[in-house]
Amino acid sequence: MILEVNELTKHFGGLKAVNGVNLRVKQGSIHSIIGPNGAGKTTLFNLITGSIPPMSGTVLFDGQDITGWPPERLARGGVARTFQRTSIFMDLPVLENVALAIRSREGRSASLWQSHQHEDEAADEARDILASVGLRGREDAKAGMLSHGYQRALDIAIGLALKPRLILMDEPLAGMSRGDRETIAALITMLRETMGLTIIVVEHDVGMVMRLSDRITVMQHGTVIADAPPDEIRGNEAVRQAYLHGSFAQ
Ligand SMILES: Nc1ncnc2c1ncn2[C@@H]1O[C@H](COP(=O)(O)OP(=O)(O)OP(=O)(O)O)[C@@H](O)[C@H]1O
Repeated sequence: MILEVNELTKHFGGLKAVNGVNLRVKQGSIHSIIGPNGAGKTTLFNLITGSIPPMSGTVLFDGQDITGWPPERLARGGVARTFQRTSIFMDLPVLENVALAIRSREGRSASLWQSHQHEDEAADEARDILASVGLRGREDAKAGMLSHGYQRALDIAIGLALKPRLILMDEPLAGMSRGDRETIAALITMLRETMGLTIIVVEHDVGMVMRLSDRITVMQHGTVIADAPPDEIRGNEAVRQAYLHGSFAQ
C-alpha cells in the first residue's frame, strides 16, 4: 500500500466532517473517493495533504508517517495535489507555468542569477511534461487562452512537475464539456499506465468514476460506507441509498 489512512478524524464544532476514516490505496492504482455533497471528501483530501491538521488518526505514505506534514514538504516527498480551482498563472505562457513549478520543486525562484543552463533544462523538462499531457505545440500560448480541457491538462502538468509518486486530484472533471471529460479521463488513465503513478480522485461524475477506477471508497456523513471495486460498488445497497437523486443509476 502506498497510502494508509488510519482512523483519521476532523470535527468542525459539533460537525463530524471526517470521523474515523480508514483508507488503503494500492501502489499504481486509480482510487476514487465519492459520496454525496458534504460527505467529507474534500476535508479528507485536506487532511491527507496537510492543508488542515487532523484531530486524531495517522496518514502513512510508503510506510512513513506523514500526518500533518505541510503541503510543501509533502510535495518534496512525492505527494502532489491538483485543485478544483486551477493553480495556473493565466497571463503567463503555458511553458512558463510548468517551468515555474519545476523551479519551485528545486527550491529556486526565477531570479537574475538563474543560470542559462538551468533555464534551458527546466524548459526542456517542461516541454516533455507538456507533451505527456497532450499539450505539445501549445507551449507558447498564454495559459488563459487555452480551452477548459487544456487548462485542466496544464493543471495536471503543473502537478507532474513536482515528480510525484502519488497525485490527489480534486474534481478533475468538474465544469468540463463531455468531450473534455473524456480527454481528461483518458489522460488520467495514461498517467497511471505510462508513469506508474498512483492517483486518488475526488469526483462527482459517478459514471466516469466507475469506468476509470480500480477501487472506489464511498463516504457519507464523514464515514466510509463502502470500499470496493466499481462492480461491487454499483450493486451496493447502502451506496444507492446514499445517492438520493438517482445520479447513481448510470
Ligand atoms: N472549514 C470548515 N468549517 C466548518 N465546517 C466545514 C469546514 N469545511 C467543511 N465543513 C463542513 O464539513 C462537511 C464536509 O465538507 P466537505 O467539503 O469535506 O464535503 P465534500 O464531500 O467534499 O462535499 P462536496 O461534494 O459538496 O464538495 C460539510 O458539512 C461542510 O459544511
